[in-house]
Amino acid sequence: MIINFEKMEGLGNDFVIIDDRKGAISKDHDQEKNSFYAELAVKLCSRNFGIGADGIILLLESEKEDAGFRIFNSDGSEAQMCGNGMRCFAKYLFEKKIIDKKRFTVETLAGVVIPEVITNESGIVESIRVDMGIPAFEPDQSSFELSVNGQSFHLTAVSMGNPHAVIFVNNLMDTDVELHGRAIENHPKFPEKTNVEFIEMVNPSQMKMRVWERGAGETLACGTGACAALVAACINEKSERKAQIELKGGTLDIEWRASNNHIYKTGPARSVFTGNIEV
Ligand SMILES: N[C@@H](CCC[C@H](N)C(=O)O)C(=O)O
Repeated sequence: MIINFEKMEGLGNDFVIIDDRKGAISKDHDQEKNSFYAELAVKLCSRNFGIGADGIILLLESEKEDAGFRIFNSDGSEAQMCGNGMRCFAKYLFEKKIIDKKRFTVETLAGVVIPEVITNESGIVESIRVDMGIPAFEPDQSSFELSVNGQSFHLTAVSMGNPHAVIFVNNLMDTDVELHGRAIENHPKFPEKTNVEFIEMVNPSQMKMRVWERGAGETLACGTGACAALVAACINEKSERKAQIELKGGTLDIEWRASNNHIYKTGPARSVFTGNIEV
């Protein structure tokens, strides 16, 4: 079977986008659609034997919203949401004229997310702002100590639909993201596993972040992770409700609005190439 795809990236967090609204790729797999998508993710995301990506994103029909979105990590696990992937997805829908408005609704496993493409005078998409909804955490119980690799970490657990464990460190470059990220991702405390964000505060409106993603390892950026980081920084009284988060792949602007409790994330997205692949 030949699959048409678009390879996109948001701050170096990269995805293979596939339009499966009409079941073009999954129609022969109705009984085991989830495992079909999971295996496809593993194949396509391989940087040696496939296209190479942190995940695949499927455009699907939605009964209630303007579009349906599913994301599978490079190891084949399905995530509820993906912040950088959502900006890529929004740009894809807008530029391909699949949706003819700048602000629209997307159905995800984490609920409805509302992206808005921001264009210049020539109509070129410059950035995408996403209303990521309301973060979830348990007041007074979301921060706790966890011991891994003989070291104790103070974590703040925040859900952006998908799980995040945020850790504040003094020096990001000295942090062994792979060693500790992997151990925390797979710790029994997190039965669904977790994404792990390591944060170095620069000032109350600026922080640096490295991320170990559930199902993908260290990536250059994580949009839901950046939102979780701002929430954790606010809960721990380290930050204002608006901050710039500097990741390995670039910078995101995150705002946690007091008026409606929603998180807004703004950043770029780029198409890298289009192609087709036989699987
Ligand atoms: N990179 C993403 C998050 C992708 C899903 C994550 N690995 C999970 O399993 O929850 C982002 O930009 O949010």
